[in-house]
Amino acid sequence: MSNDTEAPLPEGWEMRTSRSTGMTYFLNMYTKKSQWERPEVPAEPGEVRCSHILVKHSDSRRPSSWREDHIKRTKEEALDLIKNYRKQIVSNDASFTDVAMKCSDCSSAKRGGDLGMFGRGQMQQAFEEEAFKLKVGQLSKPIETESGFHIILRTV
Ligand SMILES: O=C(N[C@H](Cc1nc2ccccc2[nH]1)C(=O)O)c1cc2ccccc2s1
Repeated sequence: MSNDTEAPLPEGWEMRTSRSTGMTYFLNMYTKKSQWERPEVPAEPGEVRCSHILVKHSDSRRPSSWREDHIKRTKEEALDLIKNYRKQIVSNDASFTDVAMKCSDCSSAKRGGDLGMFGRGQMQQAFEEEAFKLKVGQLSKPIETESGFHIILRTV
């Protein structure tokens, strides 16, 4: 049992004292919601900012992009490509931004893959799940949505 006043709180929470009762409560600094129970896990941010690289394939929801009017590559080829892009980035042979600008099949390619800030409910489910799991600065493994295969970089 951790002592309420000593152990550090998980990220995103602050301890407060109720003006009316003097009781300790805990404030989620992102959602501004409070609770009596001491939080055990970091507070989830209301919004995150991510950049991504998307490789579409012939079965993508919209098999077209600024790079290619009619995308014919197979799902397997797309997965292979996104894995190779990830390897280049992780080994520092290429920057995320350069790969996004040259190779991403999303219109965000023009912005180095930046999607801006978004909250839950705005992006396709699988993308959202992965984005909200990432720590700031972390690069995801390849994930699949109806648009194709993505790698996601959380920036904020
Ligand atoms: O949905 C978009 N683009 C689609 C491809 C796509 N599908 C996605 C699914 C999840 C997250 C980003 C995604 N981008 C397209 O160009 O066919 C977006 C483009 C942009 C550009 C700037 C900011 C947000 C967005 S969302």
